Amino acid sequence: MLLGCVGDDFTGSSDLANTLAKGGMRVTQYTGAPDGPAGADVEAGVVALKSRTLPKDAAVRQSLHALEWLARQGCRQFFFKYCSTFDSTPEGNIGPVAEAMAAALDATSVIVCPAFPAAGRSVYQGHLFVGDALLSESGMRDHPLTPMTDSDLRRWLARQTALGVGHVAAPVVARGAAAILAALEAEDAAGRRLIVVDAISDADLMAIGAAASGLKLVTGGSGVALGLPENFRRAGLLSGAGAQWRGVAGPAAILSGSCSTATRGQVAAHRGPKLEIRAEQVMAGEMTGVSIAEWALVAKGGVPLVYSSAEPETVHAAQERFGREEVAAAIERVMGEAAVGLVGGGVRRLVTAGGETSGAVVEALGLGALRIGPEIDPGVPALKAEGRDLALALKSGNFGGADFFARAVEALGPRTAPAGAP
Ligand SMILES: Nc1ncnc2c1ncn2[C@@H]1O[C@H](COP(=O)(O)OP(=O)(O)OP(=O)(O)O)[C@@H](O)[C@H]1O
Ligand SMILES: O=C(O)[C@@H](O)C(=O)CO
Repeated sequence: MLLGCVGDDFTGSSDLANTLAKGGMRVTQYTGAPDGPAGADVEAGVVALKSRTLPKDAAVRQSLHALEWLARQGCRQFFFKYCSTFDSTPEGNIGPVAEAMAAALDATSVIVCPAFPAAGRSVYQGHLFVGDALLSESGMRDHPLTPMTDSDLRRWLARQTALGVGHVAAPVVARGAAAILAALEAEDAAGRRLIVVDAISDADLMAIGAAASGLKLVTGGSGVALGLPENFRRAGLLSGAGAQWRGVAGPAAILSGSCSTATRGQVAAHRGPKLEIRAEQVMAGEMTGVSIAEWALVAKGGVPLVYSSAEPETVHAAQERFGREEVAAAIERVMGEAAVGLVGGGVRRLVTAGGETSGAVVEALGLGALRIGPEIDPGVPALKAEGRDLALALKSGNFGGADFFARAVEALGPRTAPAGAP
């Protein structure tokens, strides 16, 4: 393994895995650090954690455990993947985890770059934009768990870490890899180890990737990984053999616990049977994983969609009444149980929306390694669970076009196996 990645959620991990696979690396995504060694053909390993909203000590502990496993697989470089909208609270977990990983690796000049222009996220003057809006004026200000109320990444990160926070500005990035590396080293030498780097285009990200070729640790969204496969290719380290991927035939279902703007649009656009699960019903035990799976397994007229996705006012009201963590955990548990019921009932193609939701589902299903397949929409690949007859798409909250669900279901495989198929 050449590149070892730790992702702070499951959809984000598959977003990164997708970028690396498109860059020509053989990539596997793991649910937490495995007990045994990785397959010999894996060139990039992404250990997916559900650590984005954990208490920071637990997030650091899990991330270091994953890092140790990746180091044992022989990785030469390491990547900490967080959200392109920098999802975190003033306490963490991006700063504390980046700081701990840098210390463990003795890494200097640590890039901090959530930019993902293909999904509308850019970093300019140290500020994060979503489309043409500042992060704090985008839908992210209403996120159920990590409301983002400050767009200045330097200021937000400085609240989370004792390390100095630096900045490499757009004009330097435009001058290319050598200028970027020199600026990173100058920032580190001045005591600013975590360095926010501006990026507004894929060309910027490619240059930053080239500058990072000798750095031990890179942190960011999937965008800043765009240029990394090329470094390994140039060094003659990639096999060049694309990974084999095959979908799975069988019934499909969709579970959506994301309340992000894009997901709510996709829920509205879905043509097929829909079941809304409301927070009060879950908290009262009236809606359970079993009852949801029973509904979906007999639903007629298309692919069933189960969703708790709701408008910010509805989410706030539920949080006031039941507590933010409590209601989130209860909905995630029900989604996980529903997934177990659905797969037990024959579902073979499963689409989930939301990082926390996807983590709950993948953990409840006990899935180990996921093979990366073709891209469905920017940042969302088709996945196949190794050793299981199950294909998945784990969609980040704000990713995907309005008709994402229909196209995802199709990308995972056919409703029935073609005649003569094994
Ligand atoms: N109706 C609701 N009321 C309160 N909380 C909800 C409701 N529906 C979902 N949630 C919780 O909100 C959280 C949504 O986070 P999740 O990571 O799944 O989606 P997201 O943040 O949109 O996706 P991503 O992290 O990929 O951007 C989950 O913990 C979920 O359980
Ligand atoms: O970077 C992103 O936006 C996504 O991969 C993600 O992490 C959302 O959970």
